[in-house]
Amino acid sequence: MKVSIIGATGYAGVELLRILHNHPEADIAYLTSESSAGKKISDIYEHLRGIYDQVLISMDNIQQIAAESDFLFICLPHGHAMQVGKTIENQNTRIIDLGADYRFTDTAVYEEWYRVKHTHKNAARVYGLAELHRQEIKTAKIIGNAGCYTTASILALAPLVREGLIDPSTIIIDAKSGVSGAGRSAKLANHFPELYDSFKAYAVSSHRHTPEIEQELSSLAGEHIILNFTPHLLPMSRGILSTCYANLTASTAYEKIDDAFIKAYGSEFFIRLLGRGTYPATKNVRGSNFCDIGWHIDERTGRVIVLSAIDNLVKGAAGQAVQNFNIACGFEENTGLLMTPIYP
Ligand SMILES: NC(=O)C1=CN([C@@H]2O[C@H](COP(=O)(O)OP(=O)(O)OC[C@H]3O[C@@H](n4cnc5c(N)ncnc54)[C@H](OP(=O)(O)O)[C@@H]3O)[C@@H](O)[C@H]2O)C=CC1
Ligand SMILES: CC(=O)N[C@@H](CCC(=O)OP(=O)(O)O)C(=O)O
Repeated sequence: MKVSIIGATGYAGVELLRILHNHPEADIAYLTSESSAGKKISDIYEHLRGIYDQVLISMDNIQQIAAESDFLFICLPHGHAMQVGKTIENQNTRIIDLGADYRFTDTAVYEEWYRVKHTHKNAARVYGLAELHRQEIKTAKIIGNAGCYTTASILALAPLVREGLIDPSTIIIDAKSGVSGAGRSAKLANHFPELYDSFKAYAVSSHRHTPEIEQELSSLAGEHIILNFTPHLLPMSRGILSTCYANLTASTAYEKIDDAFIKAYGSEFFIRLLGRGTYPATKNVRGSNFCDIGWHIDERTGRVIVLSAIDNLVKGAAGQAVQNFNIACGFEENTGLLMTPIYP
């Protein structure tokens, strides 16, 4: 398959390059950058010297790039992918967008939370979380790859919501991310003295991943769910830990919780169930496409606490995109994704 990475100079794009380089079925056609067109990718990321010295091009001629690619992986800030999608809508090239433009079934929700007008409203698309939407991903032309916090949080809660084991109106998600989640461009909050040796919440009750989690859990519950989601910035480069709380419904026997996770994920390659009383750590998934999930039932409060860990750049972005690519092409789902976590 010929694939091009649109926005190859960002953290998500360069992680995709790392994975696709080892993918036996993918050949890189083009890598794009607007600010560094004409330079080699290895001029920007020196660790790639001698491995990947391909010259970056602008996406000015996106139709030509698409004509020579079976898939475009779009790694641009939100608002751009829908313009690309619209421009090439009459071409056969399939799109995997790592941003948010194609994640929402109701584009009015996107417009409300992202404060951007949606310019490709009628495009058929699927939410790119393989463990929930594998069937539709197989044939979709446009895949809206799931977000990073959302992947960790939805995977943690989906089995319990689907089986009606928790009261969805009581869900609280407390999530923490490494700073690569904010992308490569300089921002004051990510400046070393601001970040190092400190820990803080941001976008409390207003983070744009809230409606994405609500969308997917609502569809499983068959009712509209609203929930609390609070993200935090951690002084580390990669990793997300999501701690999710909810009240058990009155009749829930504790074994049903264990059974729900096994039923949902027992045969999922990329989900490692740690079980009751064992808790995930970002270090155990770093650099890999795994999502580790552990849980605890608090008999005193009648609540379940589910914890999940992913690498935001892999299962939260580039690895998930390649997992979706594999499904869309009919390859083994873990092709190119068999890397072990980097420890320590
Ligand atoms: N970082 C993460 O953990 C995750 C990121 N994502 C999503 O992936 C996408 C990329 O994120 P990330 O790699 O972190 O971001 P970065 O800021 O690291 O990279 C952004 C990329 O977009 C390009 N770009 C920026 N502005 C424009 C523009 N106006 N027109 C065209 N290209 C532009 C940059 O290219 P250049 O400057 O070279 O022109 C660069 O290649 C985003 O939508 C993000 O939400 C999703 C999940 C996780
Ligand atoms: C730490 C940090 O800043 N994280 C980003 C979310 C990561 C991201 O890129 O968002 P998507 O997964 O939706 O693409 C944020 O809070 O905006």
